[in-house]
Amino acid sequence: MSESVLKSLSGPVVLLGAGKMGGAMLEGWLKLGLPADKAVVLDPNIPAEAAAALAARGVAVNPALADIPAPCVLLLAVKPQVAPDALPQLSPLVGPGTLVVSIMAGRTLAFMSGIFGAGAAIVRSIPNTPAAIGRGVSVCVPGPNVSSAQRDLATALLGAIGIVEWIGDEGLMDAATAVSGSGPAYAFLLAEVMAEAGAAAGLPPELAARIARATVAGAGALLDQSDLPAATLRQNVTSPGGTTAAALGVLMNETAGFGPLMVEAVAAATRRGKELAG
Ligand SMILES: NC(=O)C1=CN([C@@H]2O[C@H](COP(=O)(O)OP(=O)(O)OC[C@H]3O[C@@H](n4cnc5c(N)ncnc54)[C@H](OP(=O)(O)O)[C@@H]3O)[C@@H](O)[C@H]2O)C=CC1
Ligand SMILES: O=C(O)[C@@H]1CCC=N1
Repeated sequence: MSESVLKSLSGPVVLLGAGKMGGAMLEGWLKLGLPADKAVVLDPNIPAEAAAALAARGVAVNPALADIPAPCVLLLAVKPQVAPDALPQLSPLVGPGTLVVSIMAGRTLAFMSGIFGAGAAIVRSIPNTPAAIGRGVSVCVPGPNVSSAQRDLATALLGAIGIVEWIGDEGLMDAATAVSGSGPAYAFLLAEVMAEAGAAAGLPPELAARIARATVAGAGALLDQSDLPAATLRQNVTSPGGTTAAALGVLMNETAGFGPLMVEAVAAATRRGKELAG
């Protein structure tokens, strides 16, 4: 489904902001068959080398706005803080056939329809960086003017980089951002602190880093491939009276363990999302 939708778009997909997320998404679309001449990148700060590489593949990089045909999709992938300056100039591009997809943390549907008009079809979504290897998670909420064909289109675009979850309540987006949008950072931090703890326990630091990284990656792959709940996979490691039980006694402490700490971390990220709403 994704491939045929991406190959038969009537107008271009315009990407505003070709950074880490926007760039990963563009690669996913091109891989899945979006014709390069249907992709337009707008990013005044794109490094010259990256711009040349995209142009060589047929992607239009920073054309004059007046030269861009009516877009099928306008993907907003700039930082939320630059949105008030960067978005209004794009308003003339947004016509009745344009789906606006935002991946900006915090920025609300109301903020975007304030710029693109109350009739604009807008999807607010939050992807994550495993998108770079096609293993992203995107949580999306549709605005009121999004047709079912446009919802399919958004599913195809975001499905090109991983799984897509739709929600109906925009009020949940900041919490979703705190879990799946920011979540990869928590997993990477786990690899970092396990390596540091291994070094503190006497392992050569480079060996500690290697085995910590491979362990987090392997556990993630097992979680992915197994049908068992995470709790069962954890229990399968935990021999009664053994080493894991000793560690989990610390990590699962009811007041100072991972659980309450993660609740605090997700609450902090959720609060920040609300602040970024502007
Ligand atoms: N990184 C992540 O894990 C996730 C990010 N997001 C969201 O994605 C968006 C982008 O994040 P991320 O990719 O990490 O950030 P990046 O900074 O990597 O990407 C943003 C890009 O936009 C460029 N830019 C700055 N100003 C403009 C402008 N006026 N017009 C066009 N492009 C401009 C930036 O250039 P320069 O850097 O030189 O300023 C940069 O290349 C954010 O809104 C973020 O909330 C959502 C989910 C996950
Ligand atoms: O840190 C951020 O604000 C963005 C949104 C989710 C992941 N990165």
